[in-house]
Amino acid sequence: MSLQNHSNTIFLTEQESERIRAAAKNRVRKSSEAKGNERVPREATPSVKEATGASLMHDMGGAPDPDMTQAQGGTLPSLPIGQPYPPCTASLDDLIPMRFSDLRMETHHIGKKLAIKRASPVVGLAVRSWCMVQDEEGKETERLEFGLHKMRHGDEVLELTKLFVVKEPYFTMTDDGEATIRIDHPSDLVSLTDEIADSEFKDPAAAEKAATRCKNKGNAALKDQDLPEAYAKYSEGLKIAKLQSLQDLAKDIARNRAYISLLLGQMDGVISDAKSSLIGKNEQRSKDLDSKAYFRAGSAAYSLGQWQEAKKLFEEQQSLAPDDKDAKTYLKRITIRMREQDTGTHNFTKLRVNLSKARSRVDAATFLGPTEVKKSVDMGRGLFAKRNISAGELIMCEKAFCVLWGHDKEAMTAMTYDLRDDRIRVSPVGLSKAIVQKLISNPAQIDKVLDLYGDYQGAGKSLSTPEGAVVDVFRIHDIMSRNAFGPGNQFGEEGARNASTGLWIYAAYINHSCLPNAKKEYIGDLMIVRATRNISAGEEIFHAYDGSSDYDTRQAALMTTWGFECKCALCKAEKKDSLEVRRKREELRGEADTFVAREHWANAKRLTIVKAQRISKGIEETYNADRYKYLPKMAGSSIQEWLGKATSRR
Ligand SMILES: C[S@@+](CC[C@H](N)C(=O)[O-])C[C@H]1O[C@@H](n2cnc3c(N)ncnc32)[C@H](O)[C@@H]1O
Repeated sequence: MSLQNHSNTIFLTEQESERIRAAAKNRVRKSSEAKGNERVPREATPSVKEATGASLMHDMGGAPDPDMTQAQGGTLPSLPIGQPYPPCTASLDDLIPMRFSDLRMETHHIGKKLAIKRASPVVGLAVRSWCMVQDEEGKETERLEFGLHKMRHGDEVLELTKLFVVKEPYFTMTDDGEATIRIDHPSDLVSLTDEIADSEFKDPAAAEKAATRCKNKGNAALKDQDLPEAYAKYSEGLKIAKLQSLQDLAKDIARNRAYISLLLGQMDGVISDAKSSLIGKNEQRSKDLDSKAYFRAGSAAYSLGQWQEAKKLFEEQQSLAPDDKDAKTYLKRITIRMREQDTGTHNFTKLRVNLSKARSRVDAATFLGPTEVKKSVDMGRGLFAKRNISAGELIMCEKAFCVLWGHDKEAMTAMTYDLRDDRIRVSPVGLSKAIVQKLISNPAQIDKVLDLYGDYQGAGKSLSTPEGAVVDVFRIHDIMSRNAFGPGNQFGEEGARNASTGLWIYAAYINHSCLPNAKKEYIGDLMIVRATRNISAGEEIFHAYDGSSDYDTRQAALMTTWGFECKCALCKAEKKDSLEVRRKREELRGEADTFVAREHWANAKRLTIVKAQRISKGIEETYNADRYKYLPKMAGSSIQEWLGKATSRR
């Protein structure tokens, strides 16, 4: 991804880069040497004590995080990547139980499951958490590490004091050579409900009691603002109520769970729960409850940008509660959103004025404009104009699927070392984590994201199990790397370690050109793409991923971040320039930029103008007249502009 704010550059010293590379390669070598070895049993007491001590130290801020690296620009985590493995796609029931003693080093135990319970506090580091876990009887102890991501409801997975099952456990090593069970995909860790005995599922009267108990516990958890717990309790209750066809109770619980899902941002779940809670009777109580359900479902559809669906749901709500002012307001907003979606007639000025750090996500619709995604020559897919577009015209605008501002606490930049191409990159891993979280919460969105380009293809399709949606975190990381953009430092606070980043799914199909015909700008989380010159019907739309005027800097950025060598006309011409010419041009460009920053054109004396003309001429001479006949001479643009203003004033 490219960040807008280039002053946020982070550098690692050569030594630090080497240390990161060596640690990752060493771990890979040691773990592959140990592949297949039997697990060495751990002593429970010292292991648990060690984890408890580490957790205490960490909470007091006294323990160094082994993943942190010192970079020029700040301290930030480093993270090895590039050894992807697929998430488990088998259902829990189809997996065969295994014991701790069956674990083999550097092995994915395909087709197996391991029941665990947490035996120590969690040490929550920047890019991973770890703790000690035991088998159900507490006889065996092992280390368990959870990488970067969280569970379905956004809770720190290991903080829960429940029983878990690890699906197809991966037993490997830490950088220090310590054995550990490692979980990367959130769906590979399933939390078990341990409260309900089998008999309670089978006997109708007992089931009703158990489901009501769960509902009450859910209500109590909601009162305490413990949303994940409330969700879990309602889910348990709902499962029992449905199994025993306790319809009224199931509807009650589903309605309550829809509310929790709304608060948790699980919009798909809100709509399905709210719809399944509908009673549909003509009495007032039924109408009141159904109007509540329609309102919840309508709000969720609105936040997903499903305007037609939202309209339908709020109209149903209005037929049951015609005086509800909030629903009327929603319906008015939906009318505006639908118009924006169809015509692109957004009030950008108003959106900009209403923007603030607290309201950084704008209330606006995505407008796809006169564009379509088609196959592009040598660049995969690209975005194309369906009709002629005039210079300055709005091509499209899109609300971010997911955005993290520098001020969001989840914003996190890490140095990733990719074992596949031996490159160290600055990567907004916080965004990858947020995308995974959003997809787990809203599985209907998974396919759209998986359609985007990424190096690692995984299973190549979306996956799910009876326990819920499956999101391959390695795939999302690679998709994020090749498709995310930086909306710039709109609200301050952005620094090297917390760059603002986001994913705009439709705009992600736009390819790069150093001679673009479109440019992007942002209002909050709305990306706006405008034509910078006339574009003909059928022409591909391009924007510049990297705007560096220096050929080498630009090519290096495009290769490191986006994985391609640009072969546009400008790059082809510049590639033919000798290194000496390119260096001379850069030197003069630097001189021009310093000159422009120092001398204001409005006060320019004749001698100053002569100096500017001399620099401009020097730059001009570095360009071969034939090769650059129809190409912009980018290095001279700032001094040319300065000269234009200064001479027109005289
Ligand atoms: C944001 S995606 C653009 C859409 C992508 N072409 C697709 O098929 O989904 C970025 C990726 O597109 C490809 N790409 C974009 N511009 C390119 C260019 N000028 N030359 C070669 N590949 C390009 C690269 O693989 C890059 O990592």
